[in-house]
Order: sequence, then structure tokens, then C-alpha cells
Amino acid sequence: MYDGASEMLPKEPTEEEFRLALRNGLILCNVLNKVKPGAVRKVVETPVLDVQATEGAALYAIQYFENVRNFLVAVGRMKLLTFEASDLEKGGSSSKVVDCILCLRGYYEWKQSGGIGVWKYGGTVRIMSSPRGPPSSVVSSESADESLDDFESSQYEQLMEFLQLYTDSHEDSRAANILTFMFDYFSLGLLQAYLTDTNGFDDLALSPMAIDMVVRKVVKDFSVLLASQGNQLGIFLKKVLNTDCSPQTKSQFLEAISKYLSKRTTLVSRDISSFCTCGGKGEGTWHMNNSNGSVELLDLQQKQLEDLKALFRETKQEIQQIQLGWEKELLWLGHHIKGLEVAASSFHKVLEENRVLFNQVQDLKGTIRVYCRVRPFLSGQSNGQSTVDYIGDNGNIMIVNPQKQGKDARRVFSFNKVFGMNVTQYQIYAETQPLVRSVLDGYNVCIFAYGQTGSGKTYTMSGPNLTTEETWGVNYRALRDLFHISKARMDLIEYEVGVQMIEIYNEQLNGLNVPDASLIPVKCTEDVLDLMRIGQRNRAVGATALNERSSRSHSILTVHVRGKELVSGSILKGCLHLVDLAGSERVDRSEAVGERLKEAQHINRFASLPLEMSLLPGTKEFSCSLQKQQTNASEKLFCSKQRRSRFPTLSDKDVMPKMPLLGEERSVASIQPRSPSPPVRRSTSTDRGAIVKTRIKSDALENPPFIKAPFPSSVSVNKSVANLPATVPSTMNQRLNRGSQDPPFPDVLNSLHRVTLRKAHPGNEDEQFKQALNIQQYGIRKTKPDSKVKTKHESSAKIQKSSGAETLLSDMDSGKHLTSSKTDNSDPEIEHGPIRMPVYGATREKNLHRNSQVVEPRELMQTVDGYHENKYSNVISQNGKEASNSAIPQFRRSRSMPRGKLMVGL
Ligand SMILES: Nc1ncnc2c1ncn2[C@@H]1O[C@H](COP(=O)(O)OP(=O)(O)OP(=O)(O)O)[C@@H](O)[C@H]1O
Repeated sequence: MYDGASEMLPKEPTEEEFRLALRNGLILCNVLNKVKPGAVRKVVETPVLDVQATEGAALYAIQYFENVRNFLVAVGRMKLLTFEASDLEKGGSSSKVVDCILCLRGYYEWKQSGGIGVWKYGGTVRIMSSPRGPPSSVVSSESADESLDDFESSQYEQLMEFLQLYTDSHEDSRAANILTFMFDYFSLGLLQAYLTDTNGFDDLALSPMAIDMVVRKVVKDFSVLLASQGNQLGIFLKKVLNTDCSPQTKSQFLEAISKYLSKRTTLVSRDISSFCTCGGKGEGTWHMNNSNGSVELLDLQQKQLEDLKALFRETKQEIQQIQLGWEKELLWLGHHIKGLEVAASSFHKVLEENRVLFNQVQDLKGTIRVYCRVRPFLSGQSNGQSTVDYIGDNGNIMIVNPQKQGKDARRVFSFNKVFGMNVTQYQIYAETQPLVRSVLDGYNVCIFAYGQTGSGKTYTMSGPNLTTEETWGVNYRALRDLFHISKARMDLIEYEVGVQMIEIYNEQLNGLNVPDASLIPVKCTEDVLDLMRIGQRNRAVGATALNERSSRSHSILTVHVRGKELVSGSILKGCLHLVDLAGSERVDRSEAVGERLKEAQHINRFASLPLEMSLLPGTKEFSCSLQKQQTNASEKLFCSKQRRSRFPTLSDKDVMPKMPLLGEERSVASIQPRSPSPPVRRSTSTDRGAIVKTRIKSDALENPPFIKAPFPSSVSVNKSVANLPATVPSTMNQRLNRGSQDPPFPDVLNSLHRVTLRKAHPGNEDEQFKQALNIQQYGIRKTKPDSKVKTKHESSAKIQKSSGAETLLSDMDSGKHLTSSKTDNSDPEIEHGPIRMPVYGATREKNLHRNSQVVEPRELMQTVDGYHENKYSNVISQNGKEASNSAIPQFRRSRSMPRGKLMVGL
């Protein structure tokens, strides 16, 4: 029975074979009974091998597990290590089985050695009462020792061998695996070293034979190495054992080995890692000779170190160079910034100089500038005839009086510039554009439109509508530029802009009460436009016979600019007054009655307010524009006053440039064809000079021949021109106007002149003004220009009493407006007004010149009014010319000007 069982045990069992051999429990029972006889009382001798393969499974299962069960019961009784029956099945824990058998062996060996004391297996302590067990036939625990005695020693040895084999096979296979790996590892390393180090292989094609040869060499070397190492190891181990004279336990010995290994590992780990990670000749080669390898490695590392040092030096140099570059750049930047600082400070100086120069240029161009704009015929008005005969480039305009003949038929008036009918809104604005910059430079500017109702003041100042930029008037363009320039300067100057709007209606101020008017801050043109739109909507308008939407009030828009220079912190303050006066009118022409009449009377009076306002303390600059318009043509007079008058005073000795305008007065033929005037420098002084000189020429001509031209007897357009001659010669290129009306240019100019006088003669202005008014009256006459004129000039009081002029003047002085004064219907010249322009000619000017008197501007206005009163036609212009503080001498010279020339000195 036992032999059979032993035959089932293979020599080198696998785990599965081991499990199958022990599975039926027969061997285990017999071994246990050998160790402790009688431990398993009943042993089934012929157990089935496989319960699954056996029929009658239930019966066989009992038999099959009986041995195992008996074995486990017996082991349990002996307090030995035990296991579960399922540990012998597939997937069970065979290690528990092995532990149980080893425990059994330990027990057996302890018992063999006498069984004295305490038997210990692992952590389990067994205290045995008797070294001998019961006989094998005895199942009880008491008979265990006897059973062990009965256990055949050969079988026991066999099992032990078997177990040893089982455990050893595991250890061996593990050690074999490790050795195989080590062999492959080192052999291939050697092979690699041979192949890379031995040059001879380079030329040889590798063949299986060559590989065999190399492998044999590798194996041989490896064997030699192993033998050598084995010897060394043996010596070492013996040395270890001899170190301590006392005999060592196995664990102490193993501990000594571990120490040695860890020391060796540390020593060779560097080489191994180098060998494993590197490849190629000179770097990754496994060196048989450790010392050589270390040297080479050191060389290599030295070389790498040198390379690194070189790289470091190179990098350091590069960094130093870059640093140098930066330092140079910083130095340059420092210089540059200093340069910029200097430039910036110079820039501010230059800017200031530029500002001063710019404004000086503006001063030189004229602190007061007067422009005339001729309004085109309105639709339904044009009959192809106009009293504007010629517009010169030099600011002259020739007006023809169809009812006059000879030199009296034409008059030339001089302005800073005359704009014809076809000029655009932009061209008008371009003349005043530089003044906007002056506002931002801290000057006050007034752009002032004056003229008869319907002459186009609002058109010029605001434009007909705001739909297209093309039609924008001066106001909008000025504001747009103002904001543009302020934005362009924002890096230098911080501007604040505020707007005031004043409406003066029947001498009542609306919207604000100067000087406490609301000042509304604005940021852009749109803000101002919005305010202006509100203002326009609120502005008093009404229909008159001359303008269906006539402004019945004065509109003054004042833009206050406050600039703070960011660098210096200095403050600039400037004002831009945009003035659109209500139209002055002849109330007979405008047919104003009732409220309109009242309005007209107020309108014609007061206009002086903007001027007075502009001269309030602190005002630095002032400009005004005046406009006068007839039905088909308008003349606007733009005056500007700046805070400083820089105009040189003229003496009679001054050289006067030539002006062609006198020729125009000489003869109609002489102006055909029209040729542009030669360019003349239009400074204030030269203008004045030109005027004086031309007047002198005029005086010398002494009534040059004049080609009379018949005029139409009537004009159907307007009742006011019913007395005009029937025809107008085409050669004279005259376009007859209809609906002529002429505002009397009232107190605005008186105010202006008052201011002039005040400035010229402080403290004595009243006297001066009175004197001026008296002088003015000398210029008024109603008779033809004959020898009596002088007499009448010399006797002004008489003239005044005997003519309508007296009424006119007194009315104007008292601020009343005149109705038409037709004093003598039999004389066409007298018939059309008390003040007759044709009479106001050279003769009178001589007298004035001789008397060296101041010419009161209003006189000229009245003269012009008188001219219009004649209802000849459409155009009369007044012209304002700038003057210096020495206004009076200039006025003296101005008396030699053509008729209608207005000199205003401030
Ligand atoms: N240069 C021009 N080109 C075309 N039309 C013009 C021009 N000037 C004025 N007008 C037209 O003439 C008419 C009168 O102009 P506007 O109302 O500007 O006159 P005004 O002088 O302001 O009159 P008032 O003093 O009565 O207000 C308007 O219909 C206007 O469109």
C-alpha cells in the first residue's frame, strides 16, 4: 500500500503534482502514523483518485475525504498546524499544507532528539507530555507516539525528501532564473564590448559561426570570471567565518553575506548603471578592468567638466557683452531722454513763441476786420440786374447807381475782403478760422454779423440747415475747429469749455442775465449744437415783408475756454462770441407795424450791447462782423478787435501803395473789361494807405468824363424801386436789384465809435463824441454836388435845418428810427433821401481834410443810408477798416477815402 503511494510521488513535483499526490490523504495519514503511531486510527487503503471521475459520487466522496478528514482530526488533536481539506483542491492554499507537513517534521525531529522540554515551531509552542506517541493502530491521541514508532522510517524519509525536493525545486528554479538573467546580462555585455572594442570585427561580416565563436569566448571568459569570483567569494566567506572564533549561526552568517553584498552593490552600482544606460565605444562599454574604467570615466567626466567650463566662460562672456550693450543703450537712452527734456522745454518755449507770433500775425492782419458778403438773388427775385458792378480781389466793391451819371454813378467801397455771390460757406469761414486758434491761446474773439434784415446774417453765421456739413455756417465750423484744436493739444493743455447763450429781444435779455448767465459745460461740438438748436428754436422770429422768417432778436453765443497748461500750470482764458444780430431794417420797407415795428425799433437801436460786452474788463480780444444786405446782394462787415492794437499810425508822408479802385470811379469805360486788381499787401496800414492815395488821385482827377447810361424807368419787383430808370445798359453789367432797403446802421457803430473815443481820449470821450457827431453832420446834405456844397458844409446848422438830414440825424441821435424822408420830389437826388450819397464826394472830403476833423462813422452810415433812401437800387456797403489806438489821426486820413468807407479805431 505504501509503495503504491510512494510510486505516485514524482521526483521533482510541481505544485499541481504535489497537490494531487496528497489529495486523497493516504500519504498524509501514513506519515502521521509514522510520526505518531496510531494518530490516524482508520486509514482507507484504496481511496478513489478523482471524485469527479467516479460513479457513485456520494459513496466515493465519503471514502475520498475520509483519510484527509482523519488526518486533519489527528493533527488537530496533536495541536499541530493544520489546514482545510479544500487546500488540497485546485486553487487551494498548498502553502498551508506545506507548513503543516514541515510542522509535522519538526515535531518528529524534536521527538527523535528525545522530546525533552518545549517543542517550538515558528511562533507556536507545543508542550509535550511524552516523547512517544501511541501505536499506529491507536486512533486516540494517547496512542500517537506508538503510531509514530510504527511508522516506517523509509516512508518518512521518502516524504521528507519529497518535501525537500518540492521546496528545493522552487528555490533552484528561482536561482536558475537569476543566474540565467545574470548570464545573459553579462554575456551580452561582454559580447557588446568585444564587438565595439575589437576592430577586427568591423571588417568581418557577422555570421552564425562568428557569433558562436564570440559566444564561446564569452562563456569561457564568464566561466573564468565565475571561477575566479567563486574562489574569491570562498576566501571571503571563510574569512567571515574566521573573523569570529565562536561558531556562527546561520542567520549571523547570512547577515554577514548581506552586508558584503550591499557593500559590493554600492561599489559597482555606478559602473553597472553606466554599463546599462550607455552604449557605444568609449562611453557605454563595460570594462572588465574596473580601475581602467574608472580612469576613463574620470577622463570623460573631466572632459565634460572642461566642456562645461568652456561653455560657462562663453556664456559669461556673452552675458557680459549683453550687459555692456545694455549699459551703452541705457546711457544712450539717458542722453536721449535729457535731449527730449531739453527739446520739450524748448518745445514749450517755441510753442509759446509760435502762439505769440501767430496772434501777432492776427493782429497785423487786423484786430478788426470787415468783410462784405454779397447775397445772391433769392428765387423769384432775379431779373438779371444788380447794383454790384465789380468785386475786386483786393477787397473793393463797385456799386453802380443807375440814376446817376458820370463819376457819381459808381462808388467803390473797400473792405478787408469782399465775397461774391458764389462763395461757399467754407470760404467765408476760412477768413475767420485763425481767430478760433486765438481763442484757445487765451484771446477773446467776436464774430459778428450785422446787416439788414434778410441779408443773410443767419445764413452766414448758422447756415440754412444743419443737414449737410457743406452748408454749416461760421458758428458750427468755428466750434468744430475749437474742439479739434483743443483735442490736438490735449497732451499739453487741458481745456474746459462752457457755453452761454443770450437772446436780446426788445432789449430784454432772455436765457440769461449777463453776467450771471448760465454757463453750460460742453465736451464736443455736438453738445454746443444741441444747445444752439434749443436756442434757435427759442429765438424770436417773425415774418416781415423782407424776410419771411426774420430774426427779431439778437443771438449771442459765447464759448468760454479755460485752458490749463500741463507743464507750467498756467491758465489761459479766452472767449468766442458768435453774434447773429437781428436784421436792421427800414420799417417802411419791411412794412413793420405793431409788434414788428416795435421790434424793428429795438433791433435798430441796441446792437451796441455785444460791443460793450466785449469790452468788459479782462477782455483781451474782440472781433465783430457787420453785415449789410440788400435784396439781391448783401454786404457784411466783419470787425475784429483784439486786446492789443499793433497797427502803426500813418502819417501823410507814408508811402502809399497803388490801388486801382479810383480808376473805377473815373469812368465806366475804364473798367471794361474788368481786370483783377494787382495784389496789394493787405495790412491795415497799407489798406489805409491805399485808400488815402486813391482818394488823392481822385481829387486830382477833377470830375473825369463819365458815360451816362439810361436806367429803367421802373422796376416791377418792388415798389421801392419804382422810380428807377427804365433800362440798364448791358455794357455796364448792372443787375438791377429789387426790394431795396437799407438799414440805417444805427447805434452799433456809434457804440463802437464811443469806445474808440474813450480809448483814444480817456476821460474826454463825451467831448470827443459830441465833436464827432457834429463833424458827422457836416457831411449831410441834400443838394447836388455843386459849388453850394462847400457853403453848406461850412454851415452845417443851416443845412440841417433846411433839409431832411436834420430830422434823420436828430432821430438817430435820439435813438429813433426814421421813416422815409422825401423832402423834395422835384429833385431826384433830394427826393430819395435827405442824405445823398453822390454829393458826399471829393469836394466834401476836401473840406473835411482841410478841417482835419474826425469823421464819425455814423456819418458814413447815414450817407449810405441816404444813398439807399434814393431807392436807386440794391447795394450799398459800408466798410469798416481797422485802426490803431491813434484812431483820430487815422480818421483824418480816412476822410480821403471813397464814400462809404468806414474807419473804426479802437
Ligand atoms: N449766401 C446766400 N446764398 C443763398 N441764400 C442765402 C444767402 N444768404 C442768405 N440767403 C437766404 O436769404 C434768406 C434770408 O437770409 P437770413 O435769414 O440769413 O437773413 P438775416 O440777415 O438773418 O435776416 P434777419 O435779420 O431778418 O434774421 C434766407 O432764405 C437765406 O436762405
